[in-house]
Amino acid sequence: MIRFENVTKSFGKREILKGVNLEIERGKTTVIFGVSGGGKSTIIKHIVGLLKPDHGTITVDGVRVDNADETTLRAIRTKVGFLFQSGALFDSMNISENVAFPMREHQKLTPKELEYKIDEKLTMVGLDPAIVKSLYPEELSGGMRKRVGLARTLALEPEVILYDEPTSGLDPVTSDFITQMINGLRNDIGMTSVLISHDIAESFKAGDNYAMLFDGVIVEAGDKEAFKNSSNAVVQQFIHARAEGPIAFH
Ligand SMILES: Nc1ncnc2c1ncn2[C@@H]1O[C@H](COP(=O)(O)OP(=O)(O)OP(=O)(O)O)[C@@H](O)[C@H]1O
Repeated sequence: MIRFENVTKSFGKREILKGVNLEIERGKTTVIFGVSGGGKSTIIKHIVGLLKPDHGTITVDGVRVDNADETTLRAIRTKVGFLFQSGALFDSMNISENVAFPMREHQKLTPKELEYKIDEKLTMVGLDPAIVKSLYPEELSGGMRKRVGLARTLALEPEVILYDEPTSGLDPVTSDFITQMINGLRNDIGMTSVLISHDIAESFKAGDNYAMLFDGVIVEAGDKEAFKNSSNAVVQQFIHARAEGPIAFH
């Protein structure tokens, strides 16, 4: 449902994406692996038009994103939710207002409907609305903030969620909870997820399909079994890096 064709992107003189080809399947979780600074976030930012490619095309359900106007982008951003690495909550708003924010921007709901949806989304991510709604982000742990970020991403009932390092910096219990949420959303409502992660063990619990970004291109992509058994040295080195020491990437 999302397709990258020959996408290139430079920042100044540095070419980060050198011709990315990638297919994201509907109803599946796709994990994008790659070294730090390799351009994984750059890839997913293109899906919602936060970045424009220098060359190549990106489509969501056949609709071009790379040259979309504001109206089209607005529609795509309703369909595709983005969970930023930091959670990106608004510090000046309480939790209730944070979750309500995208609904106020994009939907016309009565106060009662809005309240119902805020409670529903917070409950979905395992938080008790009665306890957290009036709190401010700084009063929550990192794991709880991540959950609120996910509740806010779920608010517009997207068809796709892009997760930038969803488990980084989280304790193992919260990491596992987030992984289970990703799997639950796929199993229960057919959510399409795209996941960027350094957490190899956690990612193998969540993904259906995998892609390896290396030196600006996708060097391998496939389902879990095919990816794990890939003969590509970069893939094997990445998967086994933890056990075998530092990776000799440049
Ligand atoms: N808006 C920008 N302007 C200039 N350089 C940028 C911009 N966005 C990203 N970069 C650079 O592009 C490179 C790729 O960044 P990106 O965040 O996509 O990598 P990443 O693979 O997601 O890394 P990480 O895993 O560390 O988040 C980095 O060197 C980064 O500094």
